[in-house]
Amino acid sequence: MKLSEIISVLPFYDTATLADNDVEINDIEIDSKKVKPGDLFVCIRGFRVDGHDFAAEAIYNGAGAILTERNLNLFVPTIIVPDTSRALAMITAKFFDFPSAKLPLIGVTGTNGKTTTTYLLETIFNQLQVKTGIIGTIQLKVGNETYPVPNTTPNALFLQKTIRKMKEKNVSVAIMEVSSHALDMGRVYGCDFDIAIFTNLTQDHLDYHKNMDDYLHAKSLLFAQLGNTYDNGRKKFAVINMDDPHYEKLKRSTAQYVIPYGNNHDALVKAKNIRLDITGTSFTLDAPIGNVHVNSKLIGMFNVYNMLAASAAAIAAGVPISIIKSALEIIPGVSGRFEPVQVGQPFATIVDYAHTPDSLENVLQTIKDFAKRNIYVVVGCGGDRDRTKRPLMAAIALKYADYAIFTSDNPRTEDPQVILDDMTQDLTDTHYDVVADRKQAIFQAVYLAKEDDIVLIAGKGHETYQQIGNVKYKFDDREIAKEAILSKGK
Ligand SMILES: CC(=O)N[C@H]1[C@@H](OP(=O)(O)OP(=O)(O)OC[C@H]2O[C@@H](n3ccc(=O)[nH]c3=O)[C@H](O)[C@@H]2O)O[C@H](CO)[C@@H](O)[C@@H]1O[C@H](C)C(=O)N[C@@H](C)C(=O)N[C@H](CCC(=O)O)C(=O)O
Ligand SMILES: Nc1ncnc2c1ncn2[C@@H]1O[C@H](COP(=O)(O)OP(=O)(O)OP(=O)(O)O)[C@@H](O)[C@H]1O
Ligand SMILES: N[C@H](CCC[C@H](N)C(=O)O)C(=O)O
Ligand SMILES: [Mg+2]
Repeated sequence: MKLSEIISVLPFYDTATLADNDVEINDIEIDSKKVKPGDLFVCIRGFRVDGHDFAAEAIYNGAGAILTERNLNLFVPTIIVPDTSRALAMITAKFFDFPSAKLPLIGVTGTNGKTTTTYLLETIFNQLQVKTGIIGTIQLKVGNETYPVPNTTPNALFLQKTIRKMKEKNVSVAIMEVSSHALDMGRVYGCDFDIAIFTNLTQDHLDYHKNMDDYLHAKSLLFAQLGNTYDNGRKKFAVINMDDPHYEKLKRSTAQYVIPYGNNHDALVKAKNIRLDITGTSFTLDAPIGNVHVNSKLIGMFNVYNMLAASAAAIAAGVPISIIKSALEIIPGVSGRFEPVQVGQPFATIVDYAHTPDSLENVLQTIKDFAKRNIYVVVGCGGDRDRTKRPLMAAIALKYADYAIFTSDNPRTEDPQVILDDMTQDLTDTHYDVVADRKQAIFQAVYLAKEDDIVLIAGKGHETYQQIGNVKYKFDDREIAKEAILSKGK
């Protein structure tokens, strides 16, 4: 595609050296190291480095043109825009021929429950024999093929390429998690969402967002964007949790039709006759298209909310309620979310991805409701992430558990002991131990557990690594828990 055609979607730009030098562009690239001859290199200001500093390298590697925020006086056609991140989203959408306009796209945002809701939706659409694609924390899925992802919500280039690939592979519905980082950085600007879902908002990411208002504002961008990207004539829906205190603000952020869900009797899609059990959950799904009774294998009230969110979105997409029921009944659970580790031991062991104060509280509350005896929790907090959640998570662990073992969860570039000190600094309760080595911590919890006790290993869920410094070491809570249980049995 000609450079002039690619940039035709940018309303204002300065063609520093374009003049008559319109060139053919083979691909778009944001990493100078990956540039191939004839690519358009887009300079992105990052958190570690500034892509503008790599423009010369990109040209050395063959870049045919560059998109920048300032004139770099390099001898290739140069387009100058005020914000290259936003421009990247627009030009990649154009370059890949607006893939999201051609494919129904569902976006899920909120602090907790995004991944779970996307997998519920996948199961619902698959019950209808509709091929789905998923972009999110665990992986990228195109039908049954899976690929690793760099982020929960990847950068605009990866995203547009991926949606295009989904379209080419006959995916009929794309479902993606939309993180607040992505919304704030404009990674999804250029995506035409048909349905936007909000799960909930509680504390997280205050290392990135200035305060909770800022965090909420980032989330609200998904709803502000709904229906504003392209006019393709499709109806748009905002599916919003009515029981969340931020409901009104989010509702006001969109001009599209709102489907409120929750326990509130004014909700359009709600759950009645809820029964929560350690083996599953049952409720009546009450919706404008009918009522059905659902017996789900998912555990905990928070999962009722996730099921309502997915059901409301599916209803908006025209899925019959009988299909929704059978999907909710069939799904065994989501990898690393309240996942039992059972190798014949007389106590329960659960691996869960709770890594925020609210999710930890939800999971522990759920466990407490069913616990016959002691609860042991193994939990840590991520390095280079929100420090203010650390003491809150430790206090929540001790509020519900009989004994906590605080440990490491991806310390990244921080000293693990500093993170543990942040967690434990305000504790007056002494029913805990600090064991920085996560494997040892899991072994200790498993060794302490007796018949009918419950061991919760929180924070890493599906993750298969422990990041220390900049190195990711192989580590899987589920494998380590199994190893600990088997070694105890000997
Ligand atoms: C803070 C943050 O979000 N950083 C993201 C950002 O990286 P960065 O700013 O460090 O990039 P950088 O390394 O400084 O590079 C800047 C630019 O220079 C370019 N460059 C760099 C080096 C070079 O030699 N040549 C070159 O051209 C890079 O390709 C890039 O375009 O851009 C990268 C590429 O898109 C992202 O992968 C990276 O996410 C990092 C890995 C991350 O951990 N992000 C987290 C905070 C995040 O986004 N999390 C949310 C999930 C939250 C949740 O679900 O709870 C998510 O959506 O994943
Ligand atoms: N609706 C919910 N409300 C509160 N907590 C939840 C909810 N759903 C799941 N959880 C808890 O949060 C954890 C993470 O769930 P999930 O992976 O679905 O969320 P997420 O929003 O995708 O998280 P992330 O931001 O890390 O991608 C679960 O393991 C569970 O402990
Ligand atoms: N999407 C979240 C995941 C956190 C998972 C937890 N294990 C950690 O490393 O803190 C983040 O990037 O903040
Ligand atoms: Mg997720």
